[in-house]
Amino acid sequence: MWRRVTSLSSLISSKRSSTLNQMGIEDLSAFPDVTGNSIGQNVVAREVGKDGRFFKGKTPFITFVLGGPGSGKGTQCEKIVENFGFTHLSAGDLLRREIISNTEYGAKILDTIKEGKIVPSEVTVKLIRKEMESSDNYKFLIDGFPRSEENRIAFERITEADPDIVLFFDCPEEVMVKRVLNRNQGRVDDNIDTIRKRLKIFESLNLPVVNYYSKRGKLYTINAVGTADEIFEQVRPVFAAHEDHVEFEWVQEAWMRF
Ligand SMILES: Nc1ncnc2c1ncn2[C@@H]1O[C@H](COP(=O)(O)OP(=O)(O)O)[C@@H](O)[C@H]1O
Ligand SMILES: Nc1ccn([C@@H]2O[C@H](COP(=O)(O)OP(=O)(O)O)[C@@H](O)[C@H]2O)c(=O)n1
Ligand SMILES: [Mg+2]
Repeated sequence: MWRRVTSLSSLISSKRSSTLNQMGIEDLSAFPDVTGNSIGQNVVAREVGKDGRFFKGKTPFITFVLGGPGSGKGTQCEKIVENFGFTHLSAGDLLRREIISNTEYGAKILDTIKEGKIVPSEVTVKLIRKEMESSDNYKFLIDGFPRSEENRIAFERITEADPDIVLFFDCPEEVMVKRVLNRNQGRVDDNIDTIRKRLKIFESLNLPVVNYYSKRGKLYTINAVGTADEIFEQVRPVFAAHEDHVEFEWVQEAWMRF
């Protein structure tokens, strides 16, 4: 059963261990009560299946896309969308959209991103969940998430869902730095100071997430060096192998509902 969440602040404990702050996770008390804003609204109780994976009566196929800044996550996601019909949800884009929309905590998100830190998981997860709920698709690429164990655990708790597969774009730091500095999208965090901070946070927080999914047999590590097309040739078979299975599950469910 989806839990009804009336206030984000009830989920966000203001008591955070100092370890989380040291790891670069912004103190949640920095984010005011967001009841009634775009995240607080639109959260409704829903039935989920026994395995917790039903979403509006359909089973989503969820792919988490991991990798450091500039490892090519967004670029490869575009190709997966074109070739396999997924909906691309970039956690960073959703957060940047909140900044532009000028909500009361947009400024806090901006500060966090400028510092290269991680936005409180509840905020990010609810943005992702809202997009999933309003989508007609059932195949999702969740790009740049989870960036930490805290992100991962919050997703499980709030959506009661698990990823089906996890891609990890493994890229040397010098390549990532070069790509980010050449990205040219006017991002506030694409400068050498913020990149250094982001890489530090990535190094300390990403490995436990990778290990977690590796142990569960869900991890696909992709060598992220090479041209975008060369890299996609490693990605393609991962989705091709799952495609029949995904389509079959979907048809089976639709048939059962009919
Ligand atoms: N394989 C590649 N070789 C060279 N440049 C790339 C490659 N993949 C992506 N890029 C470029 O590097 C920058 C970062 O890529 P992006 O997909 O935004 O990475 P991420 O989402 O992981 O930060 C972009 O300017 C993109 O065009
Ligand atoms: N799960 C996430 C994803 C992004 N973010 C924030 O958003 C920034 C940009 O994320 P992004 O995924 O767009 O960055 P890239 O890896 O694409 O360069 C991160 O450095 C974090 O500050 C976050 O806090 N939590
Ligand atoms: Mg990106």
